[in-house]
Amino acid sequence: MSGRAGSTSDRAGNTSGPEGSPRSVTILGSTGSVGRNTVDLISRNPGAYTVEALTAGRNVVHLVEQAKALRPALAVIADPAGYEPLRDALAGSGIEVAAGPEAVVEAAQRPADWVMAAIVGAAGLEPTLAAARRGAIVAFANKECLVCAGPLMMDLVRDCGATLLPVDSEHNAIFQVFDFERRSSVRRLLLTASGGPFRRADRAVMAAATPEQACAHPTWTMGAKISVDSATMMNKGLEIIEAHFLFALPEDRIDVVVHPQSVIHSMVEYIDGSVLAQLGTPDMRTPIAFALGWPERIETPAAPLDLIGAGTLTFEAPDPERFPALRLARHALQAGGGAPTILNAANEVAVQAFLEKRIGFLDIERVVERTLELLPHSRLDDLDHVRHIDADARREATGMLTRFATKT
Ligand SMILES: NC(=O)C1=CN([C@@H]2O[C@H](COP(=O)(O)OP(=O)(O)OC[C@H]3O[C@@H](n4cnc5c(N)ncnc54)[C@H](OP(=O)(O)O)[C@@H]3O)[C@@H](O)[C@H]2O)C=CC1
Ligand SMILES: CC(=O)[C@@H](O)[C@H](O)COP(=O)(O)O
Ligand SMILES: [Mn+2]
Repeated sequence: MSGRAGSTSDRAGNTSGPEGSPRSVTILGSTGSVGRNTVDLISRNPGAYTVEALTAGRNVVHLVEQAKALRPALAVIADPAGYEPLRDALAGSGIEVAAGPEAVVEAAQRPADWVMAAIVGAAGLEPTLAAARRGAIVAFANKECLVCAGPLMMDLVRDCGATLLPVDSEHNAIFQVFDFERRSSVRRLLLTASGGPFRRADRAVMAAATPEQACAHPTWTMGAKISVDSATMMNKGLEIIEAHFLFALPEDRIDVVVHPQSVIHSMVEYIDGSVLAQLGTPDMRTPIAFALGWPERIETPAAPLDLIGAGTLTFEAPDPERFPALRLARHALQAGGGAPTILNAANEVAVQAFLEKRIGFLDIERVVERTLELLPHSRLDDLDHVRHIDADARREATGMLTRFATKT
């Protein structure tokens, strides 16, 4: 969104990049799945980009490898325990190093034209806001930020003149076909969902699912947290909330259609019955490249879409009985205020516990539902509210983990 909440009409923006002088970039979460794909694209376009900062959570080894290849001015590890190994590995390189969550925020504050927001979870909120606050172009993957602080973040983007380019594949698709000049002509959004690894599984199978099975996504290769979210379909719930804030449409005009081939990345239906879609092979380098080159297009190694090879594209309705996360997310969005913040925080706690085999797969939705029931859906007037609601929800969700674990 260029400078205005829910509007992308100002598509001129900052044009440094592939066609002009090098675009300076910072990657928040460079060691993750989206981060590595971003690094891959930058490495394929030498001369088009200079790297201001790379930040990672805990993976010092991979951060060092990326830093040696891309030569950023600064490399940051969020985990303070990573400071000494990072400093020692980059000694003599001329690359500044730092550690800790505040250093990640400081990295986002440095004057890069373009910032990839690819930290996972609400941990990415403060650095993403720091980039938006100085009016940067923010390539936006970290959907949990918008779920937990949507209205505040969109206001800040507008007030600070930042540009928010959706990288999440569905929202990137919508961004490419949404008529921001004639938004009253938009009837609804159609978010496509793969259905995840348990699309056809019954609840008994899901109850016994292991993290390995839940992370085996049928069409996309992604980090563990979003893979589990896809398996519960909470990912689509988070994406409904993300779309609501990005495109300023009410919840009842954002529909979900299961499309197992992940070829159509999402659609916009207009009042005249036209439905515009963006298609491509499921490769995150396409939406990342859209943002990296924006407003130009750049080449990627993504396999060209072979529709004849794909053969059949199919569509089905999501099953609300087997995937209650969709209902929970819609409910949180309708409730408004801090409810999406609670939903997100409880989900992060539960997914992490599931990945650590402390609760079962179906307990994820139970923890989220129970946390939403227990906590008041208070107002979300400022970032302090977000921090408090997020912390309360994490405490409440964490407190119930043992109880759920004993039930599985
Ligand atoms: N993967 C995908 O294809 C897609 C992802 N997204 C969204 O993009 C975001 C990133 O996803 P993905 O790349 O899969 O996630 P990953 O788990 O693969 O990567 C997460 C990144 O965040 C870093 N990180 C984790 N915790 C912290 C923290 N507390 N402070 C600072 N950095 C931290 C990790 O560092 P380290 O590894 O060093 O610990 C890593 O660099 C998510 O919000 C996801 O929903 C959206 C669409 C598609
Ligand atoms: C690549 C991407 O954007 C993911 O969010 C993906 O859409 C997840 O797949 P699901 O459709 O299974 O949630
Ligand atoms: Mn997505």
